[in-house]
Amino acid sequence: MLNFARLFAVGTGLVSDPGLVQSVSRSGDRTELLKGPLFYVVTLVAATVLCWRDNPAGLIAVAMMCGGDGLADIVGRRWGGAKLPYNSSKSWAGSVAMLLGGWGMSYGLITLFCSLGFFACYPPSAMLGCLGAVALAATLVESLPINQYVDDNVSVPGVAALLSLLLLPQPADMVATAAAAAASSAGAAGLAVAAAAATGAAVGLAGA
Ligand SMILES: C/C(=C\COP(=O)(O)O)CCC[C@H](C)CCC[C@H](C)CCCC(C)C
Ligand SMILES: Nc1ccn([C@@H]2O[C@H](COP(=O)(O)OP(=O)(O)O)[C@@H](O)[C@H]2O)c(=O)n1
Repeated sequence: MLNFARLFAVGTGLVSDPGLVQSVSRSGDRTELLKGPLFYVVTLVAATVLCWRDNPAGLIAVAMMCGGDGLADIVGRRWGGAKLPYNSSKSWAGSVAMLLGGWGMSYGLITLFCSLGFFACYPPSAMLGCLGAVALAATLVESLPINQYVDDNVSVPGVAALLSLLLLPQPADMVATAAAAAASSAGAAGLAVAAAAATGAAVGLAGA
């Protein structure tokens, strides 16, 4: 909440903090703090307040935004020569990084929180498949040229959280057999879809 207040105060000009503007914005324009960075912090606060460590949807949303979108930016800027056919400002490399980074970070966070006993543990293979499907959906949303309408620090975690609530059995009504069955079927489908996407991305990279 403090970061929200800080970004809002500096972004609106209520407070002057050239160092913060320089460190957080790309353009050096203070109003940029009211876009991506502010939405980034709002998402972190929302995930914490709404999900805390009880519902994996919050963790997955944060993982897709920080581990996925964040890695896409780094990798895409450096190795993003092969652009996406439907969005020339995004690249295959950035999207593959987003898929793998979001998938890996969400799996790691869920495994950690499960081992700490914060919520029930899902069958690993089923969870990997479900998270793969969520990461793929988040990657597709991130790749779309819609940033002028909705910031990807809202669209990416929003889609990830929504899909997580649909695919992952909720801790409150976790019934082992039903959950395992639901998760494994979704997991298998998710793995297949994610593998197809990774193959497509590799073909795209090879073709470039
Ligand atoms: C620069 C930031 C976002 C850029 O957005 P985009 O337009 O490039 O997509 C983030 C701004 C960060 C903020 C000033 C401070 C946030 C600190 C945070 C509470 C620390 C925990 C983060 C962790 C990864 C959960
Ligand atoms: N899928 C992606 C995402 C980002 N990128 C690169 O990263 C830069 C920043 O991406 P972005 O505009 O989505 O930045 P954020 O607001 O998500 O941080 C883009 O201009 C691309 O150079 C990419 O190549 N492929």
